[in-house]
Amino acid sequence: MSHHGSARPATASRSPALNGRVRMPGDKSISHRSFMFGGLASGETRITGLLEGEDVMRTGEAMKAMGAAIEKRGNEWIIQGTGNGCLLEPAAPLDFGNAGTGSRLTMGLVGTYDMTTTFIGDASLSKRPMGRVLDPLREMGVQVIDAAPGDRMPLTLRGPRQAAPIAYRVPMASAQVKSAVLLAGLNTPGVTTVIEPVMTRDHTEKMLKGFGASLEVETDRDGVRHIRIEGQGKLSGQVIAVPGDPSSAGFPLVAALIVPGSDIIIENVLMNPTRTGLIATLLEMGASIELVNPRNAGGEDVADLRVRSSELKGVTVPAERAPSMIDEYPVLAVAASFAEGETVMLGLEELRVKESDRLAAVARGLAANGVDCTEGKDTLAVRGVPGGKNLGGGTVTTHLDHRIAMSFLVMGLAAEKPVTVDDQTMIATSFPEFMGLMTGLGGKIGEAD
Ligand SMILES: O=C(O)C1=C[C@@H](OP(=O)(O)O)[C@@H](O)[C@H](O)C1
Ligand SMILES: C=C(OP(=O)(O)O)C(=O)O
Repeated sequence: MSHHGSARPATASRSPALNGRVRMPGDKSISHRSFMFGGLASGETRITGLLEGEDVMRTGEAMKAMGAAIEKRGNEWIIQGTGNGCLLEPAAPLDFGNAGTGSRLTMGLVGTYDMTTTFIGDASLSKRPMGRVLDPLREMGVQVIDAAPGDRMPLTLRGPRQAAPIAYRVPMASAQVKSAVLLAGLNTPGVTTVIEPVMTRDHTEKMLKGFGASLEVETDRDGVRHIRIEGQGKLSGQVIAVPGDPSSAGFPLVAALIVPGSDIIIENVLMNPTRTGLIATLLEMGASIELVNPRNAGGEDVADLRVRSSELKGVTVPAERAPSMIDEYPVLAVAASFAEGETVMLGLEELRVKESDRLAAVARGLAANGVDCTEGKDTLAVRGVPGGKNLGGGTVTTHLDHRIAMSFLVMGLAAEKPVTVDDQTMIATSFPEFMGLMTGLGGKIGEAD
């Protein structure tokens, strides 16, 4: 797969009312897991609606390198899995590009195998902390035979001398860490337990059960989840329809709210309650978001959203809500820039270890575009300007972060002056359709000159 050569800036400018219908591409979290679990299961898995973003394609390449057969026929992805316990040692380092999810979940998946696996990634991924996954894997006996300082990639794992199941309390709100431990448990004899004090997205639990893993979840009196998985069971191929990505939906959603006169429909949005914090917050801010045709598809709630431009008001977003909207804070900060009064976001410590330090990147981008904001250690306060008067005119440094790029392009659609981002190439990691979809609604976004 190609590495990105040079940065391509893009500019968004104040746009007429957005109108029309857009359909969301597949959810990134579910797409990664579909390739992984399908590649691991016995027999055939068929996937429709898969997100064909670069991050997910890297996961597909990794599964192929370990013995899965993956091909696209028509609009279906067809996988012949290896069978649980039967992954093969890859001949070359696994290159996960920009993807935290792909790399961290795969470390769990392969760590307990009796083989040597090397993980590499781009400049952004190579800065991100991997100790959060390596620590529990070490407890399970996995050998980290090489890693860059601070437990970073490139790193090399070798299987345990003796594998041991563990009970692990996840110390930060992270679905990636939870998932890595559960996946390591898949290939470990006995019962591996993950204790999750704060619930994060539950796609791993739901999907592993769907593939036939023996997994149970119990929530105790204090709301703490205990997830138990029995190792070395059989997984069977499944038919999966991937619902649309609510994190991607956040971009047209906020755009329609802040561009006056807009009225759009966003089709096929996953409404799993571990993912809907942005919608809850925007509703509290006074957003007009209507759920049209709510339905269940493949065990997940899905709906279409009708969104009309709205006069937003600042709110305080509680820390407990962070896991259900962790990737949506950059675009929420943009919505807050057009709201009346102050929006205060709490409990943002995890934003510092995403594709960029998102808290710093958002605060700098807002400041560069005339938005009054305060960055705290794990908080952000934004004082908005309804109508966007005097906002914009700045260039935003994206630091290889797709969500920073998309969020500030959305800002440019409603700000008085255009907003430029220094690079748009990373958008293809999670939402390759973004530019076409936004311009199709009437948004003025193009190459910067
Ligand atoms: O499990 C997943 O699919 C994801 C978990 C989250 O990361 P953390 O586990 O680091 O919070 C999220 O930010 C990421 O985009 C996808
Ligand atoms: C944090 C993200 O992804 P990842 O951790 O998979 O790189 C994201 O998509 O916003």
